[in-house]
Amino acid sequence: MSGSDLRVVLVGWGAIGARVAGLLAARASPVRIVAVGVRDTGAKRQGLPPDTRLIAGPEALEGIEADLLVEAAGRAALRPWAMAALARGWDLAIASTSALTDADLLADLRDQAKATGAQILIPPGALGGIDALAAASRLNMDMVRHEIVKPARAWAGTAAEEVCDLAALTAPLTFFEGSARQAADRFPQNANVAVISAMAGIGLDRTMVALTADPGATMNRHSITARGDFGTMTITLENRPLAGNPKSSELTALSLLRLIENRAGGLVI
Ligand SMILES: NC(=O)C1=CN([C@@H]2O[C@H](COP(=O)(O)OP(=O)(O)OC[C@H]3O[C@@H](n4cnc5c(N)ncnc54)[C@H](OP(=O)(O)O)[C@@H]3O)[C@@H](O)[C@H]2O)C=CC1
Ligand SMILES: O=C([O-])CC(=O)C(=O)O
Repeated sequence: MSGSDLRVVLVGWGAIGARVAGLLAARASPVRIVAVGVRDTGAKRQGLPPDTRLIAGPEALEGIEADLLVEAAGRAALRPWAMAALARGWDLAIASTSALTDADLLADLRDQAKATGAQILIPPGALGGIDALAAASRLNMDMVRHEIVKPARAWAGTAAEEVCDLAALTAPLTFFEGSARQAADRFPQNANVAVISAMAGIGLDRTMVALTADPGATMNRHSITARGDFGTMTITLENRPLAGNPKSSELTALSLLRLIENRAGGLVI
């Protein structure tokens, strides 16, 4: 560790947060996790970096100095932590992008960032090809369709259970088709990515999303198809689910790791 390390506050010590911190430590990245935000500081947390402060809410950021706050906690956690970080001029990276279907929240975050000069960063998360989609959307685009296929167990505890018996599925079932806004609002633990593809492309209401539970799948699959004046694109990823949460893909943690390391080093790739 050195005085020039990037100082990061990590909010959420779940599957993604703990994985990001573990990879940063294993790779000896020039990053210092100065605090970890959780809901309950009394609960036992394994693998915390040795010099980290465990804090229960944004009020406890008082006196902490950081460059970047990384949110990997949940939709409800975004507003309070994000506003506190941006108000301090810290950059903000968001994993729980489903929260951004709330136009008031997005406007508040942008206003706060503008006031202090901080940046709001939305990493591709479990997706790829977002650079191409975002570039393509500078010209007219006719359509973007995002298909998400996950093992049946990844939809447990979600609104998918209202429309099908996940345990009894013998073949893939597409249980939802609608806009990215509807997908992210109804499935905030599984369709944060719908907001990412929508924000990069043609927006929350024009981006079409299909959600499928596949009893034979072992990976989380994302397929994005887009057509516009730029041409066409199709990208498909088969993401390994994280051990700690089958709803979330390993690539999401790797995407946050990339963002953090890019800001910590001189080279951005
Ligand atoms: N952008 C993307 O591509 C993707 C985004 N995600 C999203 O990333 C987020 C993290 O995912 P994942 O790690 O898998 O989820 P987990 O459920 O494994 O972990 C979430 C953690 O956040 C903590 N938490 C919840 N609310 C708060 C709060 N208000 N303040 C501080 N900590 C809080 C929980 O703490 P506690 O111990 O108290 O329960 C838990 O440890 C989720 O919103 C998920 O939907 C997931 C996959 C892809
Ligand atoms: O990790 C993934 O594959 C996608 C995901 O859970 C989300 O967007 O919420």
